[in-house]
Amino acid sequence: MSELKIEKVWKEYGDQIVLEDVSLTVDSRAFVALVGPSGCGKSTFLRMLLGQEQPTRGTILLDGAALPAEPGADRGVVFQRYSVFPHLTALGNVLLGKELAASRYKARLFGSARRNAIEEARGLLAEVGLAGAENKYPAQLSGGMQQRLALAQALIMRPKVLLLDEPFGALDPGIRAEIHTLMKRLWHETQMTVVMVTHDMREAFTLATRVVAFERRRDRPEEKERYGATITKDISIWPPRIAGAASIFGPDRDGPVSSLGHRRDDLAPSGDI
Ligand SMILES: Nc1ncnc2c1ncn2[C@@H]1O[C@H](COP(=O)(O)OP(=O)(O)OP(=O)(O)O)[C@@H](O)[C@H]1O
Repeated sequence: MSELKIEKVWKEYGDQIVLEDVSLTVDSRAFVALVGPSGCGKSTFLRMLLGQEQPTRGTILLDGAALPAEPGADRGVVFQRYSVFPHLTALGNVLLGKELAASRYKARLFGSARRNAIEEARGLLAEVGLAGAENKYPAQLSGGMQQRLALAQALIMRPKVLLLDEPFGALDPGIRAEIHTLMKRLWHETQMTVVMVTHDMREAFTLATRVVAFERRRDRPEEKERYGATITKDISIWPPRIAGAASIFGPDRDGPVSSLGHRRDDLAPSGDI
């Protein structure tokens, strides 16, 4: 389970109202894309889901419990840049979360725990297409490889919720298409719920189960600070994409298993998508 419930959330910075009265329920294992004009508060909203920012008013629940007031292992995050640490190798970057979880100050694992973590990290690097790059530093990797690394780094903690802030925005179109395929596979194969901010509508409609648009309802320049953005559109993708289930579109456009790609009865009914 990894359901997010956002209830009547407001966010203000001083006199500026950034978000007003935002309510949204994100089903477990959904993939929600957040879109909207620049500066409307999408990243702020994502940072609140991460626990880096607190709502001024309202509540955010993860599986019915109030979200802790700081980032935690149940929420992974990938930003457009700078998600990985430049002074650590690819393997070191993926291991770091485990090491910090084991010992917050020394950030080291020992003995069999370390061996197991290394094996898991190598497996994940292979999963994201980085086998052989374990000992490279981020500066030695292309932009696409760094974002794959950032995904592996987030995934090793098996987050309930993966938060993506324009993670593929800086990549060339070809590389971006490749990483979209990877992202879809990871979403199908893991249990996580994904919330992704993107400027790219095509990306939103390619990956998400649901596209949610933020906008200011009143946008007169003199009122910019007084009215925040809220959800103005909420579009469920049709035909529905369901984590772990093949698409009714063939061949294998969305689904994880091509041989199941054409059957309508593969689609289990699910929540509000
Ligand atoms: N820590 C902060 N302190 C003060 N104001 C902030 C802070 N963080 C964000 N803001 C303001 O909140 C508004 C929304 O910013 P945010 O980055 O969330 O928008 P966005 O929709 O993600 O924009 P973009 O699409 O351009 O990345 C902006 O006016 C920004 O200046």
